[in-house]
Amino acid sequence: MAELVFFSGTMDSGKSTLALQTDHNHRARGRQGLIFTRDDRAGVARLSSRLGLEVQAREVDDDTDFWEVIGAERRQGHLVDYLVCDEAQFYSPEQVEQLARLVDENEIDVFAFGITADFRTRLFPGSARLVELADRIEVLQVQSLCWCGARATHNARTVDGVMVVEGDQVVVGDVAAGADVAYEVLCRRHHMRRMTADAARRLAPASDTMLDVR
Ligand SMILES: Nc1ncnc2c1ncn2[C@@H]1O[C@H](COP(=O)(O)OP(=O)(O)O)[C@@H](O)[C@H]1O
Ligand SMILES: Cc1cn([C@H]2C[C@H](O)[C@@H](COP(=O)(O)O)O2)c(=O)[nH]c1=O
Repeated sequence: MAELVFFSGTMDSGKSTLALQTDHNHRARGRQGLIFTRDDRAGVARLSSRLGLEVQAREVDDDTDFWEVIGAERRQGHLVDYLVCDEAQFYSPEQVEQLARLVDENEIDVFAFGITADFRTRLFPGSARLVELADRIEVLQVQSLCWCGARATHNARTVDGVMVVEGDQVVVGDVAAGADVAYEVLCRRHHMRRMTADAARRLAPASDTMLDVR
């Protein structure tokens, strides 16, 4: 039976890498799939992993109707066994419902990858619908880590190096420091305290005193 699976993790936890591996493994067994993404950091219609792999994908936008897109493929005689859907947090709830319908009515496996919550710890609408509808939710096994060494569970946004908790929900960006708007993964404790690595360093500059600010 086909499934809707939501692979969820913080930023930088290996979701896009797993998306590429999933596509590779299914394709290697002769299954026909389509790759979708939305607003990947690498640009329009790209699916990119920080491990260096990048492939062409179909860009999802507000007007994308998965039911229509896959229907058109099938009418042209193309088999569609599965969909790989990256950056699924940016999909609309209606688009997630279309994906669920493709699973149930067309027996197409849908593998969706995305972060659940934004920098304010609020669910993205698309992720909320995935949590509500998925047959399975898989948490990635590779742990992304907070600067304190604990498992990172939350995504922080920094503007000019300072953690913010207000702003637009969607701002495409990376975890690399230095950009005007950047992201950092943190454990809940340090997200709640707004304690990024940089803030901790400023509080306790010597590394042997890091324990004091944990
Ligand atoms: N130079 C590197 N060597 C080994 N692993 C790396 C390297 N750079 C990134 N990674 C791995 O890639 C992961 C990020 O993968 P990616 O698929 O881009 O994440 P996501 O899609 O969840 O944001 C990191 O958690 C890390 O495990
Ligand atoms: C937390 C958060 C993230 N984003 C953006 C930043 C990135 O472009 C993507 C996540 O990509 P990744 O492959 O999981 O690293 O989402 C955002 O727009 N708003 C946020 O609150």
